Amino acid sequence: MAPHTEQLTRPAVRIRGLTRSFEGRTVLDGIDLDIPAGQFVALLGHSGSGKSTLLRAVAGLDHNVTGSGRLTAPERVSVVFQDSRLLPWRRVLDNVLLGTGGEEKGRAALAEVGLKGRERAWPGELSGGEAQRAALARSLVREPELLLADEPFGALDALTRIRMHALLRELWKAHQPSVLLVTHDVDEAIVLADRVLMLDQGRIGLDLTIDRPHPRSYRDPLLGEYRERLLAALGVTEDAS
Ligand SMILES: Nc1ncnc2c1ncn2[C@@H]1O[C@H](COP(=O)(O)OP(=O)(O)OP(=O)(O)O)[C@@H](O)[C@H]1O
Repeated sequence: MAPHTEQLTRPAVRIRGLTRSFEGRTVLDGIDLDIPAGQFVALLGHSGSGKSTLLRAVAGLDHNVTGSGRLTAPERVSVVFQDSRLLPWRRVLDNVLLGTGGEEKGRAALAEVGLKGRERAWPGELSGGEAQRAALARSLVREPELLLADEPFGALDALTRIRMHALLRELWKAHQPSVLLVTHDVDEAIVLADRVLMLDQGRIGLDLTIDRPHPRSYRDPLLGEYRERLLAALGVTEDAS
């Protein structure tokens, strides 16, 4: 078996019967999900459908919640959010290195995300896109087996977002973590992910494999078929007239 195929047979995330409720309202209603090691998964769903709740559960960030179920995740997990969460009083390289050693690794990670030369900048001197690049470098330096990303490009302009898509895919190819990317954006999901999940009424309503080679173009007509299926599942119908 080729090493990559072998890697894909070992689940990195295993979720069984996961439930979460807030104030008596069930948000996750018995989720079962396996994410194989190295798989790039996007999670779509209406606002309030529970995407972040699921991500927080996998990240182990949901202390004191009401819920049940079994969940296993790798030891090395990195999380990236919509805002970079860089500490403003530390320079970019120090932010990347927080809690880890190895300055060389930090410099290499910054070079990988296109921020070579900005090591001594303050976070306040970075653009939104640069700050997200720094956040990705900070996540990479920990060599995560699983990267959890909650709308990481949601606050960026369209062009920067497209550049960040290419960067994230390159980083995934180089490091091969499993990825769970929460997004509102159907196009982002189908261009980046190899599998797209739709959260609906507390469950995985749709589990779609996107069987197209990378790099993908937004204009690929075959991606259009996936787009329509996902938009229909979200209840969005396109008026052709
Ligand atoms: N800590 C909390 N306390 C109370 N309610 C919560 C809490 N966390 C989430 N919820 C509720 O659970 C539901 C799901 O929230 P969640 O943030 O997971 O949805 P989402 O799909 O990520 O939404 P969005 O796309 O708008 O970010 C929402 O109704 C939210 O108000």
